[in-house]
Amino acid sequence: MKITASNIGKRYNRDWIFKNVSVSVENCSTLAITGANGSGKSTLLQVLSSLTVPTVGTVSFFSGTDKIEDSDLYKRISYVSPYQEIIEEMTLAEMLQFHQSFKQLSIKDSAAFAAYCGISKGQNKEIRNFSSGMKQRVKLGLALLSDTPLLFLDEPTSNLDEQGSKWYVNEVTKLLGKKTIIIASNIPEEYAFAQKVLKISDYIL
Ligand SMILES: Nc1ncnc2c1ncn2[C@@H]1O[C@H](COP(=O)(O)OP(=O)(O)OP(=O)(O)O)[C@@H](O)[C@H]1O
Repeated sequence: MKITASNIGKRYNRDWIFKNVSVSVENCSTLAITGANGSGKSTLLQVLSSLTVPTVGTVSFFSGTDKIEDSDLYKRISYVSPYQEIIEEMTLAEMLQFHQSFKQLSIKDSAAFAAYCGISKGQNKEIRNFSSGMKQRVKLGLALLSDTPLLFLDEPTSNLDEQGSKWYVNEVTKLLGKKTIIIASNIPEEYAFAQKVLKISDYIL
């Protein structure tokens, strides 16, 4: 899928976070949004995924030449961010079953999913008892393995150790050219493979 943003800007109260962003993310390409803490990366990611509306400008989504309406978008999007909640009362098996009532996963079995994410030890606990790194691996696993053409990643290696960060790079690299991917990050290793880099500082007035 292709994403086109035309002259978008976002203001909270009186403060413009960014202005005049026009960017096109081609089908199955990868864009990185970079910038310092508080510069507006997450906000731009939210706007480009239609999670948040822009104050000005428009964001459009296309599958081939067909424009996709907002009401049809949720099933085409996977989104991972540090502020995203997962349902802590569920076990991993329950979580996978619940997730698949919305989106299909290429690995359905919970033991195989846990092995994929590198969390085989402790997989039968409730998610609330997972460590922060285990939770992040579950969030990433759900997004990377879902049958969605759009993948949005906000600080994808948050809470991951070195091995986890390598796992993320390895797995996301396998999806290059297969999904449209946007990554908000200020860690070069998280987005080194992106074809296009948007520096948010170029759009702050
Ligand atoms: N709902 C909101 N209401 C008011 N201000 C907000 C809101 N959401 C974000 N902001 C402000 O927008 C600015 C950009 O925040 P954002 O989270 O997009 O930055 P970021 O570049 O992702 O930062 P970090 O690298 O620290 O995660 C910050 O000044 C933040 O306080």
